[in-house]
Amino acid sequence: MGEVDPAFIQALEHRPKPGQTIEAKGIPLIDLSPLESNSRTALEILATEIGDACENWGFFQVINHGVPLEARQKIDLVSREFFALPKEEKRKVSRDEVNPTGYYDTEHTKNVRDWKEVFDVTVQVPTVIHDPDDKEMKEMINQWPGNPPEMRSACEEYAAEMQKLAFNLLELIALSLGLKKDRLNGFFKDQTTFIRLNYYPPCPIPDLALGVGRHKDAGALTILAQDEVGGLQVKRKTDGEWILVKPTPDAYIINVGDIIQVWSNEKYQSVEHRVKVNSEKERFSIPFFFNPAFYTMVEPLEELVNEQNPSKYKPYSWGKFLSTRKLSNYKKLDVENIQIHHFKN
Ligand SMILES: O=C(O)CCC(=O)C(=O)O
Ligand SMILES: [Fe+2]
Repeated sequence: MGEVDPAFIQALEHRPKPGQTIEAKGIPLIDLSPLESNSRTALEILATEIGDACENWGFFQVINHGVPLEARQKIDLVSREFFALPKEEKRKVSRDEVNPTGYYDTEHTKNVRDWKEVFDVTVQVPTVIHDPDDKEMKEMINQWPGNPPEMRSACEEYAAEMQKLAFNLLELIALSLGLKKDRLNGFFKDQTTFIRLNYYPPCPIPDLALGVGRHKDAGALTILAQDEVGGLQVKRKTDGEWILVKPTPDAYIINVGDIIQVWSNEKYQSVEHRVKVNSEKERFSIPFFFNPAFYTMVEPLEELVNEQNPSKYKPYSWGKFLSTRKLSNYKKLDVENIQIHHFKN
């Protein structure tokens, strides 16, 4: 292990168990083809299926999702080409404290360094983030590398496809909560969504480090494309075991983030997950983090709270949350970064 930076070493209780491969047969696989039909009944059945998956797992996979395979193949290819470049090349588009988009290889999750490199791209141009306690508004501008030249078109095409899928899922989730189909759409008018290209190089200490440490996604909804290598593990709600999400060709993995947990007043919970690394194979994944506008005050939806089920959270500013997180992920801190449980009633 000699040359490995100790910053990567997980505490004993958070290390992946060597050789453990519980596969998630239980993670629901949902066929989205009813979206194409005009049948209300078919849509209602689908919404119920999605609601059950959100409630029982917080994670599911979708097939027949309508995203053309070519869009996925194109972004996958540029991602592989980009990460194969020498570090000096990649660092030309490094993210910094002013602009959090671009390339980065020192992300920490819960203050332990992740065994990965990332490239972040925002979807709305420009994406504005603002902490209401700060005077200035921050505009995030994407940094496009000269190489590969198709990086920009591949990301933009993929973003447009993800957008359609994300709104379809959001509407199904609204229906599943007994709300009007478009109840949540308005929150995404000036969205702070971003796409992340993740690259996990082969790791000489796969039993001590993680590609991404255990965490919950802070946004509303994540749509993840993973390659055939596998490594994503989800903490099963029933018993807390770490379950491997088996790669399924052309499927997307969907998970509920903290914002949906709050909106639904915890009917749907954001579930912990992490990424195991591999000593032989490199792995690529592409999450699309579907996030609302910075000016959203996140709180349980009024339709879902009443005397029997009082609101479990105080309202919090998504812009403030996001600005604080972006800053704390940038550095290793000695304290826990901002979490939704800080807003619990
Ligand atoms: O690479 C993966 O499978 C998941 C990555 C992830 O959880 C994240 O980037 O938030
Ligand atoms: Fe995640």
